[in-house]
Amino acid sequence: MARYELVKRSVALITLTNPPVNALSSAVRHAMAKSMEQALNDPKVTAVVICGENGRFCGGADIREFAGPLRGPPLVPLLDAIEAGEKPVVAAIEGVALGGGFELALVCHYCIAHFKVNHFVLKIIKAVGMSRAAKPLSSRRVSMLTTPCPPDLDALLEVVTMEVKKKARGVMAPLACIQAVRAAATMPYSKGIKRESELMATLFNSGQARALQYCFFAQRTAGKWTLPSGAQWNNSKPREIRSAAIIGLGTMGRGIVVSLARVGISVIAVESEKKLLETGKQMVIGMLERDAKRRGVSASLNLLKFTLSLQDLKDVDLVIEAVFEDMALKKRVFQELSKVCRPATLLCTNTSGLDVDALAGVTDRPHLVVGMHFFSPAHVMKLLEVVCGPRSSSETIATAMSLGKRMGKVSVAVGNCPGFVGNRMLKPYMDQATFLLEEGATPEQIDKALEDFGFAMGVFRMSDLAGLDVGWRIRKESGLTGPDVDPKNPPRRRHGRRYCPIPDMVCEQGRFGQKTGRGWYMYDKPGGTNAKPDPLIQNLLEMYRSRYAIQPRNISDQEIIERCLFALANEGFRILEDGIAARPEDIDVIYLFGYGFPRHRGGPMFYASMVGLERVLERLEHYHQAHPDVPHLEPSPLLKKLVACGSPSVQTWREHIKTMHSHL
Ligand SMILES: CCCCCCCCCCCCC/C=C/C(=O)SCCNC(=O)CCNC(=O)[C@H](O)C(C)(C)COP(=O)(O)OP(=O)(O)OC[C@H]1O[C@@H](n2cnc3c(N)ncnc32)[C@H](O)[C@@H]1OP(=O)(O)O
Repeated sequence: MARYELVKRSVALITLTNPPVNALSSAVRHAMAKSMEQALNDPKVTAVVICGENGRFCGGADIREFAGPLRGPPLVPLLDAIEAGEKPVVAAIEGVALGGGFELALVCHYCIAHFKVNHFVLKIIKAVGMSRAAKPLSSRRVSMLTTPCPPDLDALLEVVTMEVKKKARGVMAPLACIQAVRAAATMPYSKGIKRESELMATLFNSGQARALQYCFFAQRTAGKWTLPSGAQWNNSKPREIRSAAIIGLGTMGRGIVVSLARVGISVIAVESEKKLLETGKQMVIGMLERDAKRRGVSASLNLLKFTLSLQDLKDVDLVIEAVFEDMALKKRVFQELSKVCRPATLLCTNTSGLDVDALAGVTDRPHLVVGMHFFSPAHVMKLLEVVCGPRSSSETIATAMSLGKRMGKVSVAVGNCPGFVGNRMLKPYMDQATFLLEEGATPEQIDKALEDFGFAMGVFRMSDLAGLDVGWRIRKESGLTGPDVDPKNPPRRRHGRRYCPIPDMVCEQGRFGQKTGRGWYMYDKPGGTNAKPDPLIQNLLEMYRSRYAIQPRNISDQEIIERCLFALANEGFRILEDGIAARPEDIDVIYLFGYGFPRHRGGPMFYASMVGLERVLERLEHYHQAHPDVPHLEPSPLLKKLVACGSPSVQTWREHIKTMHSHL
């Protein structure tokens, strides 16, 4: 946990040895305390060097230990002892020094960054010896330093506080940091540290801390996919991908090209018409150049090729189809790819919800077909849903997951069903929002409740940004609205269920969101982003309610949150039952990285567990009783089962899921 060596008979070298990141676990703290004591008591030792094994100084406190009671020696007295010691201590920092690891570096009397210790220890000793001769150790103790306090500190912190409140709505830690900075600037060291400890204790015991710790591990768990066959992340070898092709240079295709090229993969981009190809090409080049400028590297334009011919794809390792969301069109593309590409080429689809297996079925290689569902804009959004069809091979899945990781994405393996995980859950969430409109709420009230909860954007502002016409087209194609609807069908029901036609009415007025300057809100101009409540929407809602004799009622923020988020989580439980997601962590990661779910709430499934599953069940039963024609409000069997089992912690739900036909 910490190795102690005497170098050149006078320098104690203490190496943290707690792979993978040398976190300060109780065992490490214990070993460090012992080593420091040994070094300070050994008269031969004139200086101490602390470093970390395997190129990493220290990743901070061991987050895994936060869940239980504090064991082993506490960190702060250990740090105090290092700082107050009479022998110079050097932090030789390689790689990361985070959290408690950074504090450890700060209390050392000297810090040397980017050093391979084992190689440079003599130089360090020499440097320390020289500094020591020049300066007494007391001047090297951070606690003795005075912190400059700007005269306008209050005004400065006020501005920062406002900014933080806007950017990190409802998040406690950044505000506590500001208070800690104030303490550092205005109090003597001992009082400032005490204040910081108080702030830390408040945060440490908060639900937000638990949620953030959960998110950290959930993100890392999500990459560890498994299949019912026993194939999994650590026994399936991915193929190396050197070249790829993207079909379709719309918004999604362009983002995917950029994501691939900037990690060094050669990309052939295909469009069906010259004009579209030229426009796409210019956009991609512009995006890559801006991206490279921001990162201070040269744009990898030499990796790109643009073509109108699928024949050019015959030698690529992998193809990602990103054409219009139309099954017939996609099938034609996949049939064509089967003929053109060499037999070993992987064929991937960026569909956001269509049947991946149906596409696999039209190819000559269903085992090499997999969904790679990127989120828009694909070069910015971190989430990638890897959709495993029933015939996708483990090598194919491993390759898609590993390619996602290489592109800097958080990849989550999901099963094949309409909408997969993310978009399938979105439907009940958005349905509740529109039902609440019918019942008396306004778009701005619903959005404010969701934004106060922590979402960067409420559901209506988000829909305006994404464009309302996409959903409208899908509803028309599936016969929910438009000329195909039987005129005898009651206007607010479809297939025996409640249906809200307000989104269709908004689209019928040509209001498609930001791009048309009008949607659920009004904007200064087409493409504008400043959303203002629109009296026309208010009129539309009033007319609608009077047409259907709906008596509007006051709806509380609590009801908005409960109906939208409990319906969302309820669908998550069904997804777990259906074996479309392997674990609640996967669902939460999808919502954190793909849908802006506030991180300090942990994700929809973790949030449900924090609220209490019993309470979620009780509220869903209540709302379902009030709205029996909304099946999404009917509590899922898994939720009921978990409550019956005493509401176990989210990390153990998997043990309670007995899925006959798991996709994962
Ligand atoms: C008055 C007080 C009252 C309360 C008293 C409580 C006392 C508790 C102790 C007091 C602590 C004092 C204050 C200090 C606080 C902290 O230090 S909090 C922790 C701060 N550190 C971090 O947040 C770092 C988190 N880690 C990372 O950002 C990254 O992991 C990395 C270090 C940059 C490495 O990244 P990468 O190379 O991409 O690898 P990963 O895949 O992310 O990680 C590899 C595996 O390592 C595990 N891991 C990483 N960091 C930690 C950690 N700090 N603790 C435990 N485990 C860690 C990670 O889960 C991966 O594991 P596997 O998935 O199993 O491989």
